[in-house]
Amino acid sequence: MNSTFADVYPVGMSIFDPIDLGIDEYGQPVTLDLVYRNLLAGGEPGGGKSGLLNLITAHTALSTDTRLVLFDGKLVELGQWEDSADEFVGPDITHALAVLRRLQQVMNNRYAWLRNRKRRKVTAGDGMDIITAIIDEIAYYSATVGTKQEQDEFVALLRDLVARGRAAGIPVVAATQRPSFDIIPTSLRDLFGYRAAFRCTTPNSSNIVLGHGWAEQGHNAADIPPTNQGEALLLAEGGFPRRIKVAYLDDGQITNIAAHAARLRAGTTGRAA
Ligand SMILES: Nc1ncnc2c1ncn2[C@@H]1O[C@H](COP(=O)(O)OP(=O)(O)OP(=O)(O)O)[C@@H](O)[C@H]1O
Repeated sequence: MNSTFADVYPVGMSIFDPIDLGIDEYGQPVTLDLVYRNLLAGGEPGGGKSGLLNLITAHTALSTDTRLVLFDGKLVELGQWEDSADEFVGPDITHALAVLRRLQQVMNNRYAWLRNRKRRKVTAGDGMDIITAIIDEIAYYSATVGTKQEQDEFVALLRDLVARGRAAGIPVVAATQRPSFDIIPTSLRDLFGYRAAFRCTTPNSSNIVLGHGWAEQGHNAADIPPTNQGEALLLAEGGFPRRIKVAYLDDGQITNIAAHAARLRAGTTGRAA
């Protein structure tokens, strides 16, 4: 008898479990520990960023100790997870700003809670849900829709969340198909503990994602063949970039996992923070 996804994951997973991403160039499994690190994914259109985001979202949606906040300007990249999300933001900068302001407030409340207990970070035993914010695509909100003032506020709120969210249990996963200094200034990029460079058009844009100088040391996402979608260079804080191939969930698989995740979460979304 074929086992279904629900047979394999009957009670859900934890966001504190390592997230399976795929394999490295030696065939070794690659995992991600997201809770205390943020992840930035950059690269040219079609390189596989949304594939990575969907994989992380799948793990997150199946983790009943996490609440999901999704930003998807195109609606179709993360749209299948809407039923698992506490908030799903589409192409609406007013909504995006309202949700980011709310996340900032939750983050401030959590810092006050930690400070009262002379603690530095939220842990698994606190009974506080991790809130995972996933953004596809940064540039849509920071440079395409809305007024300049709204875009600036989006960038300021995002930067604050990325800078302070981790310890408060609010990790951020964000992608952009525009790896340029105006979209990912160094000061923002450096706040991301994980950086994944999918195929880039130039060594310079690869460096904008990974950090200055990596391309010159041979870690250059511009040498990823355009035909190998899902290949990326993954840098984890303090390490060397690893060449990886991200596992891919097709639409049918996402539909099944999302339906199961929504069932697992039934009655758990929409709670007050
Ligand atoms: N890990 C992967 N393995 C195999 N094929 C993949 C993988 N990731 C993506 N692809 C293929 O590449 C296509 C484009 O991928 P994806 O939408 O993730 O790119 P993207 O970088 O998010 O593009 P955009 O910036 O336009 O949103 C997918 O439709 C799929 O066919």
